[in-house]
Amino acid sequence: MADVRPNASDNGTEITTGPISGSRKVFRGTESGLQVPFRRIELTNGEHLDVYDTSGPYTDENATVDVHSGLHRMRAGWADGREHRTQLGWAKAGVITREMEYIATREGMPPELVRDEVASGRAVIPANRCHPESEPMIIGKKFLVKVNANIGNSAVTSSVEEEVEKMVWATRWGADTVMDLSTGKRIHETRERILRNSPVPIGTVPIYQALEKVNGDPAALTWEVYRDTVIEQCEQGVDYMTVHAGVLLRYVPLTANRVTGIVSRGGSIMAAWCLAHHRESFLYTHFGELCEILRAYDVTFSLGDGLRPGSIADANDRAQFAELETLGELTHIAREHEVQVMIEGPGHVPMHKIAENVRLEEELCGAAPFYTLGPLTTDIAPAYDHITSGIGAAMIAQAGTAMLCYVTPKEHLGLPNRDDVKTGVITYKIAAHAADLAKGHPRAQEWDDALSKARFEFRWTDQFNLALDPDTARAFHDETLPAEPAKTAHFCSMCGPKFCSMKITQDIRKFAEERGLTSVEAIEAGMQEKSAEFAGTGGKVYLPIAD
Ligand SMILES: C[C@H]1O[C@@H](n2cnc3c(N)ncnc32)[C@H](O)[C@@H]1O
Ligand SMILES: Cc1ncc(COP(=O)(O)O)c(N)n1
Ligand code: MET
Ligand code: SF4
Ligand SMILES: [Zn+2]
Repeated sequence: MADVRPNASDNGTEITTGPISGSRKVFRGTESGLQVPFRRIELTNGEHLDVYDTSGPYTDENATVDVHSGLHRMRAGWADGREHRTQLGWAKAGVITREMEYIATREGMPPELVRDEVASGRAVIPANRCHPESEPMIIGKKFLVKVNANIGNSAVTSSVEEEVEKMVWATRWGADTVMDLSTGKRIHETRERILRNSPVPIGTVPIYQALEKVNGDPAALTWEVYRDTVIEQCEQGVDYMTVHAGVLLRYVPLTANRVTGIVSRGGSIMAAWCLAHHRESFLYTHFGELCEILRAYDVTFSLGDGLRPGSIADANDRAQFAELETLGELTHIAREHEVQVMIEGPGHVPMHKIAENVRLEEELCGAAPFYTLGPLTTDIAPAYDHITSGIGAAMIAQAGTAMLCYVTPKEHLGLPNRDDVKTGVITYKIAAHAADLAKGHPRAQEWDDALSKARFEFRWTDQFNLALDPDTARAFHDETLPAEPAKTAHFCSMCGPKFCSMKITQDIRKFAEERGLTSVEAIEAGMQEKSAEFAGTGGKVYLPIAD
């Protein structure tokens, strides 16, 4: 088993490094020689499986990581000698950028398809040129479904070091992007440490820090404070920003009779500002200027759903869909500025109302990638909302959502810790992969088939190592059968040796093979044997018990 080497930081919080059990990092070269990482799972039968790898150098045995100096600035210089343009701008000009080339290898798709999806706005590549540490990735419905993990401190709890470790931990288990939603102390410094050490794109909600700058009073916010905060974050390297520009003054009354009102933080802040001044949102009135700022850095818009439903009762109501219409209008404005856009979605939605969300989003927002929070499919299970929302996430991803924002077991109850982050990420990797399978992604099933085969052949170590969470899979097995010989045993403690159905199946196949029969013939041969036996006993169904 691979060792996990803790890398101590200032205050003793450890940064997790070392390969995931049973795998190692390998690189595949692109046409122009870019090195794209994969996680290679080595199997005991001599085969191996390479899977998508979000974890950066932290899982590379041959890399040294120092959280004080930050990650290697891989993309520094990639845009040298070129005029500043966004990925959307290049794609529309017919140019395949290095980011697109890298992504094509990463996704196993043709570079021209990557370019075309970006050009049409159906996919985005969040890659601020001030975040050269990040490994290029794409968000779009034709590609693998992605997962975002939310982290960040609050006024109540957490430190910079803990948040950096949450980022490393989330990407270790497969988070494709991370949002720093800090609202507590040292917001700038926390984000700086996360950015310099993150191999994945980082998203933020700038209005949170702007509110902090005006001491938490929404009415005191101004366009100028907001604009300067956005520029500060662009300079730091934030790759995508949630902007709740669809919360219009006239939509606020539509939430009056809701069961849970406005549950979006950004949405509630903007609604409070609009009402306090009885003016249209400055995010809406200054949207063009905002586009110009984001364009200069190639920061992607994540148009926020400030009026998303926060309960089953409020799903798909007028407030929610009125805002979505405005997000559609803003999408087209951003695209005219060649700024990339994705659209944030709900929230809390019962299963029968999920598909309508995707249909409307695609229709109103020019098929911009949809990025949804779950949705939670019922409100009755606080402490299990990774599951209530994992169900909705799988469904909405199958319907075409490109990125799923995880929900952890702590949702509605408190700030998630490191363990909650892992539970949230693994839950959402399941939803995302289940959707990849359902959508017929050409290579998704390889992984399932490799695991199924290992399971049927009782290659226990391979079954663990192929798992999304190898450590937990192994620990669960070993709880009852820890001895080494059990790693090749033809049963586990669920059914035991005599009732293991897969073992019995293998016996059937062996029986057939020994007689040179196909399985169906074997069953018939077996039945004939049995019926001869039956006839031999005088055709009685119940036999007298011998004494
Ligand atoms: C919009 C989503 O963001 C989550 N959220 C808000 N702040 C944080 C944080 N600091 N850490 C993790 N998740 C957060 C909410 O719980 C909601 O699910
Ligand atoms: C998918 C997703 N992630 C994050 C947020 C921001 O949070 P909030 O809207 O509460 O400010 C959001 N609206 N949607
Ligand atoms: N649970 C809320 C939602 O559904 C978010 C709470 S923290 C802003 O969006
Ligand atoms: S999660 Fe907690 S702090 Fe956030 S909106 Fe809900 S009750 Fe308020
Ligand atoms: Zn909620």
